[in-house]
Amino acid sequence: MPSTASLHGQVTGNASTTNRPTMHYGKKDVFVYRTYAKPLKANKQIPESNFQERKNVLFGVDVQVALHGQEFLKNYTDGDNSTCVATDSMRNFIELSGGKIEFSTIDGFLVETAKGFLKQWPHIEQVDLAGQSVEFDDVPVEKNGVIENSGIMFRPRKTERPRASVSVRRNGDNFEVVNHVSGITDVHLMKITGSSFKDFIQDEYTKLPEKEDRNLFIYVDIDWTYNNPEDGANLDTSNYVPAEQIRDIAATVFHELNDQSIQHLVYVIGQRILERFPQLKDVSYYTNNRTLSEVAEASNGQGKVYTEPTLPYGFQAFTVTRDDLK
Ligand SMILES: O=c1[nH]c(=O)c2[nH]c(=O)[nH]c2[nH]1
Repeated sequence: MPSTASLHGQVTGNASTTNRPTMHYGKKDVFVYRTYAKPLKANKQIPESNFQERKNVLFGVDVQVALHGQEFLKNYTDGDNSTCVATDSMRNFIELSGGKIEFSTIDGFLVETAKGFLKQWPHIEQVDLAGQSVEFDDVPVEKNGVIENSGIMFRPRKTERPRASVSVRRNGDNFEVVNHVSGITDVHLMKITGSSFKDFIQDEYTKLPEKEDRNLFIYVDIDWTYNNPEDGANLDTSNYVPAEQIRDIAATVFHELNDQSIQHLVYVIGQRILERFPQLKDVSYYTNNRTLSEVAEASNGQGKVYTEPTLPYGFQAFTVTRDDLK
């Protein structure tokens, strides 16, 4: 089984270079902040999005690394550290890589950094890297009587963080990208009308009332893979799909669709994404249902009062593939 740099920013699995189910080690939460990284431009305009460019004036990424290779076995079995790359060195390598590579995406940064590891330490067989963006918004300020984005001052954003995970393996003298997933985490969308949930199984366990119209509040993680992993994992981004356009498709479809459930909604969003971007192979979701609990009708009849939903929350996980377009 090839190793998988899995979704949700976790690096797991094992390289096929060993029969042992698990042997890898590394470092997590290596933060790299790079100013004036290369801007990322949209390769095409789509009806659902006005995204043109990610300026990357301040690019932040939270990286996790794991190394694989038979040469690390003696670190465990013999207490022999002669092949051990200290996890502190891994951290330093990743941080310095932020200044050596001219990247515009997390994916490109991770792939080039992974190749750098394989070059620097020839006994490493495979490198898994996962990164989640640390997002900043340019802060509007007054400049000569008008409100404009500062350009040099930013405020952190906690949701809607693009992410990527890659595994790069040594193959003779070459480095091969054996796994690549791009994504965006924590897209939080709340629609106050135009969603229903009814006709589900009614039996002695059913307490939930059927709703012809409900508010629907979802936390969504979306991940996608490319038909040709090079398209997403290259420093050349001419076939790259920006996470912002995926996010905007999700919002537009959610707005338009009279959805019957979260399951129905994510299916239609996935179809739209695959229609817009033929270079993508599939789209996967992890959704969390945060639909607000209804407290009362407003006394003027125009509106409702809600409060936070109570635990536990429902979730859905689903992959839409090209077969779903037929
Ligand atoms: O969109 C939904 N899907 C479900 O499967 C479900 N189950 C539930 O209690 N509420 C909802 N909402």
